Amino acid sequence: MERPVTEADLTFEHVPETDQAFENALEKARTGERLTVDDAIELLTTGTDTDGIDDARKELVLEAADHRRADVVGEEVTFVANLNNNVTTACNVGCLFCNFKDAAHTFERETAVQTAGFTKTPEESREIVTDAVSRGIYEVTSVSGLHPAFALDEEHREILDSHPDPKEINYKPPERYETDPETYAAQLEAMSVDGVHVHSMTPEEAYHAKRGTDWSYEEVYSRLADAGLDTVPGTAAEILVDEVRDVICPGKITTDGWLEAMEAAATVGLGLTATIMYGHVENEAHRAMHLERVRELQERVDGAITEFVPLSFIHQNTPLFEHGVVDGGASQAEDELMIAVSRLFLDNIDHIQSSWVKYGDEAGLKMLHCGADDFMGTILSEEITKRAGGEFGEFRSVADYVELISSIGRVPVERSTDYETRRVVDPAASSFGPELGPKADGTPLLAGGERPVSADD
Ligand SMILES: C[S@@+](CC[C@H](N)C(=O)[O-])C[C@H]1O[C@@H](n2cnc3c(N)ncnc32)[C@H](O)[C@@H]1O
Ligand SMILES: Nc1c(NC[C@H](O)[C@H](O)[C@H](O)CO)[nH]c(=O)[nH]c1=O
Ligand SMILES: N[C@@H](Cc1ccc(O)cc1)C(=O)O
Ligand code: SF4
Repeated sequence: MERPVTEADLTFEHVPETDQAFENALEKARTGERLTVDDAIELLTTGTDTDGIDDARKELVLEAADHRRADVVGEEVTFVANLNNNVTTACNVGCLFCNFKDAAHTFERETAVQTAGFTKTPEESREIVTDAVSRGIYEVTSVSGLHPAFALDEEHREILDSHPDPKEINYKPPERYETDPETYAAQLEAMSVDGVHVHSMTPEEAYHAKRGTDWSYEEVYSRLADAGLDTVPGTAAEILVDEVRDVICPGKITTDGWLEAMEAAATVGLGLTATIMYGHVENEAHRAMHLERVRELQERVDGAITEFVPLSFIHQNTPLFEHGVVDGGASQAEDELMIAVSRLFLDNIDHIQSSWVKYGDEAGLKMLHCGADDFMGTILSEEITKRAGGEFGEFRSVADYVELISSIGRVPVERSTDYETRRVVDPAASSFGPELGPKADGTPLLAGGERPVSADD
């Protein structure tokens, strides 16, 4: 039997070697001079002249990033009152870092196996969003598996139904499945309750929504915008270097494909976020190259990217870990440096998000001293990290946010998705709830003793 590939076997063209000195890179970071990829590598590694992370040097990088954060956005820490409503876990793309997915055949009517996943109809999505909006949320984030029956809209359905080789384009008609997710357009329309902001359709999902057609990403995103899409989550980015994608997500679109989709979304007027999913097989050169690609994209889209979100790889239940390709995720020191160098390198993106889902509360708060200024959202439901083995839950209340953010001497601010609408929360108030939503009246999202919604229930 062949031994599975391990991290030690991987030979990459790009490795963390530079002609730059750590001290020079740090000086540029402090004075605000634009950093190069080599500078970023020096900062992420705390110097390629030594092995491992040097604690004293790390502190200097974190300090420079914390100063930059204070200069750019001040002392406010933002959060959004949102809901995650992921439509389906059915997916055959096979990314090796992902345990959110369930093999699509397990969702079929004629199957002996009972699927461990879920698919929601548009009616079910609407019910879930309606309940959350009535509680006070004003953003719904929806990212899903690439269900083979999904079509963009009715016209796309006709094209898919008459395709000569549906298998080749990853299409099976909805009749084959126990539950019909219908179309992306129907889901977006269903989720557009009372003007809630719909944050959905990653570049990978947009690719799925155009399969079997010659439609451009602009055509796709403009149809999706007509159906109710407001902004696009820049996940599916993973590491924007193809030699890494070839290892962790060979079935996904390429770096160029991802960039093309994001640019098209911005062209039709949609706002964007951007992410990096790090801490698996990649090295610091890849992280630095990723940052450069995002910074260049932000120039091309004229500032449409509102925030950058470093997503630390959750390893426990994933194929990469189970097959011994990696032996864990990023260390806390690597997490801190990833946040700090994102702040220092991305001089054209104002907001850096600390994800409590990935880091937990304690480390998540620490990130707010390393360059981050946003602490994510209330989300009410979480499946991606939970299924990968993450342990930090799926809900934070406005009261949790106020307590956590105040505990480190910063100012809690409720924000809209695009950061344009903001409300400073008074920590002395007697109770806390969202106030920016169409139905938000300041009462808590959940009543005492209530549990957040969960797809497992
Ligand atoms: C699960 S996918 C859902 C949307 C869609 N299927 C796609 O790939 O774009 C959304 C993102 O979750 C993140 N993710 C998945 N598994 C993860 C893990 N084990 N640790 C950290 N992030 C993960 C990845 O960055 C991925 O792009
Ligand atoms: N970092 C994570 C996020 N971030 C997205 C936010 O919740 C929000 O949608 C965005 O800031 C736009 O306002 N969401 C997750 O579900 N998991 C994360 O780890
Ligand atoms: N859903 C992603 C996180 C995410 C979603 C939307 C964003 O805009 C950014 C990040 C995850 O849990 O990994
Ligand atoms: S990351 Fe997205 S595309 Fe990849 S397997 Fe998971 S759900 Fe499917």
